[in-house]
Amino acid sequence: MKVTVVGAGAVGASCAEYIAIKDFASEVVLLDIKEGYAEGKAMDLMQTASLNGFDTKITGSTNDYAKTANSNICVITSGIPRKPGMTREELIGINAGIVKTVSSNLIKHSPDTIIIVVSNPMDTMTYLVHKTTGIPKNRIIGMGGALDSARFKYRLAEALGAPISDVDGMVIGGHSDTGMVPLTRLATRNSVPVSEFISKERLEQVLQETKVGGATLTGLLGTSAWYAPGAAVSALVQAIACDQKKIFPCSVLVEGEYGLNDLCIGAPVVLGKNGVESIVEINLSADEKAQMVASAKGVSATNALLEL
Ligand SMILES: NC(=O)C1=CN([C@@H]2O[C@H](COP(=O)(O)OP(=O)(O)OC[C@H]3O[C@@H](n4cnc5c(N)ncnc54)[C@H](O)[C@@H]3O)[C@@H](O)[C@H]2O)C=CC1
Ligand SMILES: O=C([O-])CC(=O)C(=O)O
Repeated sequence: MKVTVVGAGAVGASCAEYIAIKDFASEVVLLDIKEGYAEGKAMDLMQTASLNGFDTKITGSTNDYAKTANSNICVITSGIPRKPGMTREELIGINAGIVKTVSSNLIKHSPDTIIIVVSNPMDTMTYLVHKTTGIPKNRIIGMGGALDSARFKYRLAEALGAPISDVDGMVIGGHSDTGMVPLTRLATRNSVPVSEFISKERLEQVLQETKVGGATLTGLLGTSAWYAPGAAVSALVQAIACDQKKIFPCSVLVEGEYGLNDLCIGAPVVLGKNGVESIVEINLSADEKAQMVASAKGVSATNALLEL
């Protein structure tokens, strides 16, 4: 199993590190445009192998896509992150050009690859990859919901005073400060609805904290987060590489699912060796449906800014 990660910055390196530590891939290629940067990160990570006990071989490449040839999975993290006070959507101007060039180069050397898009605004960047590469929709996956759901579980556990492993919950919809749809109605503590433990008001607070999870960290760090994003990407890569058939909310092309068309947006999907094995349509309440429609409107408005 060969995995390429484009962008050896904060998220790309964290993602490569988690993939290596989980030790399911034979090879990870890190690629960056900055001279020597990916090679340096790869060497540093390889020097953790004997300490962390993995055999995954990590190599670096300065923009030489020949080194990525025949990758089974390619992750795109190249592009600029936001600064405090910015929205993810404001990154479109620079990141669209980067994602378009990178995805085209990847496909040239790995025509059968599955692409995981991370660069922001992620739903729109995922749509851009659809529009410009023409590869089948099951092989293009945007990472956002897996991260947002991890943050949701963190906030739920905090509110419940419970261990995170006791909590389950999912966030669908667009990966934006206003577009996320945390499914509080379906969240549970050890299969008991969380509403049995905490008030409606506290649950509403959890929902709001979840939606601005990325912005909160950006405010604290001065740039956006990388540990949880890297871990979320590695979980998707592992589900595909190991054909786990696990459900994750991912940004996928919807063609009628949830009553939506012609955009990529977060929905629960089964991930396996073919990438998106299926989109899972859960029964949403009228309010959740309305939130999905509003979220889709926001994503489509950003998509309209693309020069396709
Ligand atoms: N979807 C999600 O949940 C998340 C998305 N992000 C997004 O991921 C992206 C990366 O974030 P960070 O790693 O923090 O940024 P970073 O600045 O640390 O790393 C980005 C890397 O991309 C490289 N790069 C730029 N243009 C390139 C090109 N044409 N080819 C190859 N490499 C290129 C840069 O040299 C840099 O090393 C941002 O757009 C950020 O908003 C970050 C966290 C979560
Ligand atoms: O907040 C950002 O800009 C980066 C990101 O998507 C996240 O951490 O959720």
